[in-house]
Amino acid sequence: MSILVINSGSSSLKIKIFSDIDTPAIVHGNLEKIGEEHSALHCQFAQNKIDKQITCADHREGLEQFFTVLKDNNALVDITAIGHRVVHGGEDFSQPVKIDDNVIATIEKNIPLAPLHNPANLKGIEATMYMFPDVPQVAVFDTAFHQSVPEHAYRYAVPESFYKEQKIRSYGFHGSSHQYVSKEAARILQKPTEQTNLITLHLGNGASVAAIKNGKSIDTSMGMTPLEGLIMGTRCGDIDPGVLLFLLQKYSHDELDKILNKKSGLLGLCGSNDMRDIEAQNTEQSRLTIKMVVHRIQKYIGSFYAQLPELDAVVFTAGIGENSKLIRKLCCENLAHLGIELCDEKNNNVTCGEIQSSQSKVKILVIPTNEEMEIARQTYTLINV
Ligand SMILES: Nc1ncnc2c1ncn2[C@@H]1O[C@H](COP(=O)(O)OP(=O)(O)O)[C@@H](O)[C@H]1O
Ligand SMILES: CC(=O)OP(=O)(O)O
Ligand SMILES: [Mg+2]
Repeated sequence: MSILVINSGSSSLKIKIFSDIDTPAIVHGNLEKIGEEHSALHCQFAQNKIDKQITCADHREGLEQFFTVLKDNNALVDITAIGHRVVHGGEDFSQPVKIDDNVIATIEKNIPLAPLHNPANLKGIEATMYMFPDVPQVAVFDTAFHQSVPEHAYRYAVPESFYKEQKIRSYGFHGSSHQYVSKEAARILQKPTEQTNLITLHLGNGASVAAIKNGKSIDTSMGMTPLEGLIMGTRCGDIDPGVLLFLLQKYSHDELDKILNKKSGLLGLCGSNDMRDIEAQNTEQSRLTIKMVVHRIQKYIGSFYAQLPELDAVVFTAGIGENSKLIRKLCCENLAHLGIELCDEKNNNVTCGEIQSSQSKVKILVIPTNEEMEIARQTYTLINV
């Protein structure tokens, strides 16, 4: 058995090949900073490692270069199934599905809801359909894990017909990541997943928080689109809708879309969408930006804590959550009255596991996400290879 998984994020492309659904990938590759002047491609094979700077304007070019490297290393032989991350499934998909023409058309229909993601996901699907016409392909949706969110949490207070006729509601994203780290957290805490209560912080270029009650998502910070919630690499997150009405007097719909999705967030405030750069800047503006980012995260921690009967752990994951000691420290600062207390030494040294102090009531965990393994598991279950 050999499952190829393709995960197109807003700024990155991750490819893994699994020979078993519960053991680490035998090939893993990551292409970062797509669309910037230099993109970094890393690929790890059993006997060989490739790290190189490339230029690639978009996800299609990125995929082409990736596949060349994989072919050159004989990694694309005997692929039995392919799993694709697809960001927006709307109300059309609450489970993984085998990809056919109808599924592709529905993913296309949902492009306006995830303009940074669904087109890139479709590029991946098109490329592998062409290369592997006889291999079964599965779409695993970011939105699926949040289908357990109750209606009072996913509805917006707009006229009823907007929901009934246009399905205007919150969907939530990063589902495979929140699901994967929830299961890992339960394993670390030695509790059954269905008895575990968590706040999972997926802090990557796109970022979202989820409240997990008894292993199920009951609320999440992203909404109808991946624009709501936290301050992100290039997205503004929560904003008074009145600001948009005000700006629409000056900017067209398309201009405003670009401003809020691609030119805001860390990039809009500090000129880079990469938290590493913001931390290194160490200017008044970068310090303000970090305070804004952390303030927003803490707002969600408080709000989601209030919805849980008790809290077993706060989980940090994705690019920033896994790597930024500073952001983890600041996010946990002044939360001792909520029973959340970080241990500085563990925070500085642990790359996977517990980082709370001995008196903290709530556990604090760093768990590297593995959306691809979750996608491989769901692909395997559906195809039963
Ligand atoms: N060492 C680090 N310190 C701070 N931030 C980091 C570090 N490494 C990665 N990041 C952040 O993680 C982001 C990428 O996260 P990732 O989850 O891979 O993104 P994507 O949303 O594209 O899947 C980068 O843009 C950067 O902001
Ligand atoms: C939904 C989303 O924001 O995904 P990513 O973080 O991969 O851009
Ligand atoms: Mg991602």
